[in-house]
Amino acid sequence: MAAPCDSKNRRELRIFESLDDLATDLAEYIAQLSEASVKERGFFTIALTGGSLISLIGKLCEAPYNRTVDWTKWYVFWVDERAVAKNHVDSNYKLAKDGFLCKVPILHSHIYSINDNVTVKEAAGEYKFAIRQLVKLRTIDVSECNDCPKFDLILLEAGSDGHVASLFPHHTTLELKDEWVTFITDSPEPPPERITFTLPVINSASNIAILATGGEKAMAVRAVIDLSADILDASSLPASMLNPLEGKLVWFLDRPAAAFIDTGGGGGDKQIVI
Ligand SMILES: O=C1O[C@H](COP(=O)(O)O)[C@@H](O)[C@H](O)[C@H]1O
Repeated sequence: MAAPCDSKNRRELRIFESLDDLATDLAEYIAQLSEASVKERGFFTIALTGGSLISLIGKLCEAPYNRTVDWTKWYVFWVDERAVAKNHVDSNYKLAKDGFLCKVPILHSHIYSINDNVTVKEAAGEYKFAIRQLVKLRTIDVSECNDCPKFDLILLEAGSDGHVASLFPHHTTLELKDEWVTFITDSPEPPPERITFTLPVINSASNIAILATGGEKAMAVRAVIDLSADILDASSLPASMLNPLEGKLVWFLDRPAAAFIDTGGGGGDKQIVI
C-alpha cells in the first residue's frame, strides 16, 4: 500500500539570453539525468511532448552526446498525442521521429508511440496497459507515494493559455486522481481528440522539465511563477498544478518568456531556486 507523500515542491528557474543557450543547457540537463538513471536503475524513461521542444533538444543528436549518451537504455513515451495519423503534420510522434528519434540510436522496440488506428478511448487504454506492463517489470519506476509510474523525466511545454500536455484550462481531466492516461474529444486547440497523461502521473515523475519560450507566453509564466500562491482557481492555469511529489521541477525560459518575472535584475543566463 503506497504511503502518501508531502510535496516538497522543489522548483528551479533557468533563464537564458538566447534559444541556443537554452538548448545547450537542456541537452546537458537531459544527458546528466540519463547517465544518473542508467547508473541507478539500468534504464532511462523519458516522456516527450510536442511544440518547439523537439527542436530544442536537437543538440542531443550532436557531439558529444551522440556518442556519450547510452541510447540503448532509453525508453521513450509521449506525455500527450493528438488523434491523427502518425504521418500527419500535427502528430507529436512524427515531430519527434523526424526531429530527434531518427537521428539517435534508440532501439525501435523501446519507442512507445500511441496507436493511431483505434479510437482515442481504445488508444488511451492500450497505452495505459503498455505502461502498466513496464511498471511491473520495473523498467518504469513506481512512485512510493501513489503507485503511479515514475518516469525519470517528463518534458513539457507550457502553452500561452497555461496548458501543459493536453491538459487545458478548466477541463475535467484536471480533476482525475486515479487514471494514468486519459483522452479528450473537445480540445480547445485543434485537433479536438487527444490522449494525455494525467496530473498524478506527471507529478509522480522524478524530474519534470517545462519549457516556455517567446513573449506570448510571458503572462502565463508570470502567473504561474510569481503569483501561483494567489491563484484562486488553479484549473485556470494547468501549469500551476505541476507539483512534483518526490521529484524536481525545472523551468527553462528564454528572456521574452521571463519578461514579467522578477529575476533580480542584470543580464546573462540565470539559475534561480524558488
Ligand atoms: O497542444 C500541445 O501544445 C503544447 C505546447 O503548446 P504550444 O502553444 O507551444 O504549441 C505541447 O507541449 C503539447 O504536447 C501539445 O500537444
